[in-house]
Amino acid sequence: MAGKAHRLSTEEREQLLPNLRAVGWNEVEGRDAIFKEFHFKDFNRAFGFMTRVALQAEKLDHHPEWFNVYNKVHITLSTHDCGGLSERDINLASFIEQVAASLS
Ligand SMILES: C[C@H](O)[C@H](O)[C@H]1CNC2=NC(N)=NC(=O)C2=N1
Repeated sequence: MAGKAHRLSTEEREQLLPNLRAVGWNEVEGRDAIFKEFHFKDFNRAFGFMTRVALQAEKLDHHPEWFNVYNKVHITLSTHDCGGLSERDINLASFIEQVAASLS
């Protein structure tokens, strides 16, 4: 893996988080992580989405915490290696948004 992740600074957060907030990602209370809930038409769409995200996560060696029931997928992103939000979470969130957009 390329380099060690560092927790985002206040300045980096001010720059990066508003874009994600605007598309429904929120900061988790009591934990340095972001969360979003996705809804799809059916399980097939939800699982197709998860499959694409999973393959990219493996490629990036950065994995989501997620929960799926039928057409809903709840995703929490945080970087365990640094105990909080890093650029890796921002990058994965951006990829997730692209996949979701391409499926809706
Ligand atoms: C050993 C391995 O590279 C690490 O455990 C990777 C794997 N996937 C990961 N995923 C997430 N979300 N955070 C990490 O710190 C992380 N670290």
